[in-house]
Amino acid sequence: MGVLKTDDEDQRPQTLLGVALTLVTTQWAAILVSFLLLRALHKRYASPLRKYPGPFLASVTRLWKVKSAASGRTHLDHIALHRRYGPVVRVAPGEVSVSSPEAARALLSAGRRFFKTPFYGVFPPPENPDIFTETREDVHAVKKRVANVPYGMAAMQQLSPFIDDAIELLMTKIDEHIVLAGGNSGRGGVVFDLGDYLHYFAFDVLGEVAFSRSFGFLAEGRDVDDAIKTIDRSQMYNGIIGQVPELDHLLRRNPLWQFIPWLSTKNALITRMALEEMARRQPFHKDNGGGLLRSGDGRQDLMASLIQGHLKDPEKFGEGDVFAVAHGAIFAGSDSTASTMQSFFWHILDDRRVYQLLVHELEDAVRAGSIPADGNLSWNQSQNLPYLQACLKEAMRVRPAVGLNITRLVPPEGAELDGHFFPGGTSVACNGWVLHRDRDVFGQDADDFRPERWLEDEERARRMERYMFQFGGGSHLCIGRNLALLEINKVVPRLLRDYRFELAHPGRPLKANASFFVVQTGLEVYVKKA
Ligand code: HEM
Repeated sequence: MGVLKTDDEDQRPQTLLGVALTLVTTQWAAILVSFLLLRALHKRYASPLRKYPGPFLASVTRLWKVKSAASGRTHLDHIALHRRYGPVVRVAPGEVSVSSPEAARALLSAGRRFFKTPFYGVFPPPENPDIFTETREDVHAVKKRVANVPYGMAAMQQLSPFIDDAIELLMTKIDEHIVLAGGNSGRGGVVFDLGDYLHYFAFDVLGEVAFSRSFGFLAEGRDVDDAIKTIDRSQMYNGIIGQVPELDHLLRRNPLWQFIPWLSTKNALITRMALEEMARRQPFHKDNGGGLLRSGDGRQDLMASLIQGHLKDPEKFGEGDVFAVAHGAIFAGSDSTASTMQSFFWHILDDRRVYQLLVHELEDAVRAGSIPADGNLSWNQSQNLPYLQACLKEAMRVRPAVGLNITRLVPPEGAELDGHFFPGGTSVACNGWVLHRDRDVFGQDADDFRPERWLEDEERARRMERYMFQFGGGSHLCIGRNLALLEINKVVPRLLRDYRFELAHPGRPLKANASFFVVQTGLEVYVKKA
């Protein structure tokens, strides 16, 4: 039964607050929608970035970026965006993407004070950032100075034996596979997932280089403990939530997060092994040489070099940094190197003309004695294979391993890039997949994989080299590029010299999912011994 109101109650004059409360309680949905609409319109039209074109959704909310990252197609989205809207595109209310390689060089160059955005802070561990995730530029510079020593090419050459061991294991696995699958018979050999094995190889090399321990992926021929899958899931999270970094506090940095085991990387094989290795080498002390070095043959790994860096200046490079930098190397260096090798193989096998030229270059080099007829090649021997080098550069150009944008913040006073003035605090993004398709720099056929472009004209090749961003640039240039290139330059010619390959599914593109790196699958080949 309803409550009867008296005449007195109906006639009582309402206060302003009362009116407001009644409105909010009865019309809350309409008010919320109006508020969001006004906020969106304000973001779109009151911003100094309003003059830049782009998708409508992107100008009013960061959801467009989230959607693009979640689709795993950011690299392709950005190629399409710039084709449609031109050289500067608004990709979020406070962010533009630039397609000009000249603008990207300025954006990434050291000294221009375009610092990393909070995107990077989402990558774990937030409590002890490594060189990749550290957004405080001064702290980053100190850490990078220490870590630069073990990552230099000279130090990397000393790590060559680790790579050689992993190559031998990879070859053994391919040989076993050929025998198990019925020998060297059949059409072009037996079907083999070369992509998976290159992935295992890249991870195992990093385990050896960083901690003198193999993760065992090659030996077992599988993703042990789903460790690679766990890293890739975590990278997907970083890529998506990194677009709205505040959300990380509600999600992964939320104490409840640890109860969702498949999302936590804390117990993942790679982290477990890194922690064990740290514990085994403690206490860190300069007289504890035996503990720092690999037991037995005395080869010095990355962790040992980082411990030495720590001992020289414990204030600036703490114990936590030793762990963070060695552990971070696995995350930054494995999917990236694997993706680069997969792109290389897919492109050269997709174009039989290119493949035949490569095989002939290697055969000629063996005949001329400039590379050995068996065993591994050295860095220098690989550098003397110009067509191989051109194919590698072309693969890194057309399908660079980083698929998400590299973003930087404009310094508070604002800055000009390629003739555009951006106010302080604007995020400016660039994407290697877009930059490397610039027709002015790379030619009208920039979309095509054509290694010859690197060999036609030395001056043009130098200019193209200047605008390659596969390893980033400036003060954040990839610290692991020497290692990655050494590894690739050793394993790729060895495989090409000792086996013959054919795509198992000609014309079928690789499946590519851009989390931060472009994680690729589907590189199945026929393989037989050369
Ligand atoms: C072919 C393989 C690789 C590619 C294509 C690659 C690509 C890149 C790119 C584009 C960046 C810049 C990212 C940015 O500014 O947002 C970067 C940074 C970085 N890379 Fe690599 N990388 C590779 C291999 C490696 C390896 C093997 C390691 C370690 C062992 C490594 C460790 C790092 C680190 C620590 C950074 C951060 C550098 C800084 O901010 O100062 N990378 N890498």
